[in-house]
Amino acid sequence: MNLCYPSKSRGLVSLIDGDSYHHDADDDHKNKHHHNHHCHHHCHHHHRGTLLSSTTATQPPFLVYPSPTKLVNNNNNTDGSSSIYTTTPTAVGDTNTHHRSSIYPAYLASLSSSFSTSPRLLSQSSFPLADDASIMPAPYPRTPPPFPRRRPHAGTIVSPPAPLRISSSSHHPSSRASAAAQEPYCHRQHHHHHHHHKLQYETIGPAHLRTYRLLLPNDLIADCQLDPIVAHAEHFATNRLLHGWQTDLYSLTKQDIALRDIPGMLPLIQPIFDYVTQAIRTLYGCHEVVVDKNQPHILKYSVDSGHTGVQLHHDRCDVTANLALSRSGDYCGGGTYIRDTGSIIKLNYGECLLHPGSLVHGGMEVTKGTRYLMVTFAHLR
Ligand SMILES: O=C(O)CCC(=O)C(=O)O
Ligand SMILES: [Fe+2]
Repeated sequence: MNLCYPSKSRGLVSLIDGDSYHHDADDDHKNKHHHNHHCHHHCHHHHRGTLLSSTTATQPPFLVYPSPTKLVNNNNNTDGSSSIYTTTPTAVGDTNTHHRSSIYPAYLASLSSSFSTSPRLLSQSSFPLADDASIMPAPYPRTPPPFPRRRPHAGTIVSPPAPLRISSSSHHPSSRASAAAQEPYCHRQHHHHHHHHKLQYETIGPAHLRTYRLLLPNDLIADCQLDPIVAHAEHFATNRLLHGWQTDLYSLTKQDIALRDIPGMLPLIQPIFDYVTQAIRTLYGCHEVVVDKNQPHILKYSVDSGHTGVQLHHDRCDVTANLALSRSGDYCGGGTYIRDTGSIIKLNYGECLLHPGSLVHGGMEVTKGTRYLMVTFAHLR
């Protein structure tokens, strides 16, 4: 298999090294404790008794926050568990700092938080899976499916900020994105009819890699329904961000915007996000999906910007969902290379790649045009 970036690749260890980054640990602690304490109670209050309408009692159809006691900085856990990170935020104290938009101060306060992963994710058990290349409904798992072991990390990558619930029923509380980022969404998630659909997906590579191409139902993607997501993001980057797409939200992918920072975006992404998280619960057999406030985010590669791909790395999350917002005719090259499957996965508009964050992967270089993705780094509970 020819790697995409033979000359750029510096090896996995250097690519996941994030030691250079700085933060104010005290502020982080205060912020996330406040957020999660508040939301923990709020959500329990509103969600109890509402679970059975859309799925089973063991698969609550909403995101939850881990309890505040789990939200400690534990990069060097003594209990054998791993800290969870997503991708690498760029060093805050380095020369890239001035590229950061003034609407992103909340990043700085949230960069260091992390929380423990569930040890049960590392256990192995059997679970029926689709054959390669076949599209079939997902079985609902009775037991947790096997999950690839997370590799030992060489260094700190990422920093998940406080987990977030996104709700379609909530209004964006403020046009000021930094204010919005301080207020977690804790409202009830809609139970919509997609929960009754059977998942349409195919398995990519050997079953144990737990890598899937998920097809979103037509009513979520027909009539160019994903295009306004890109249009809103482009408008926001052009008119609201000092340095446009050069956000450096994540150091490797570089041109990313947290979708919740974009006014008017939540109603557009909520049904899609709900569907994807439900699919993750089903395919990976977890009860809850937890995401931080930068999820989902939009990622842009373009020849014009010079940011055309991303080198081999892994994401410090349990599952990465990578949804194509572009049509395959919009660009040349591109696709996600996953080392262990030996394949480059090129998604069609509205298809979503799901893979364990631990799998080494990269974004193939776009050689013409522009490629947009909606990426979600998900933690399973
Ligand atoms: O470009 C891709 O397909 C992969 C993106 C990715 O790996 C990431 O956002 O972490
Ligand atoms: Fe990635």
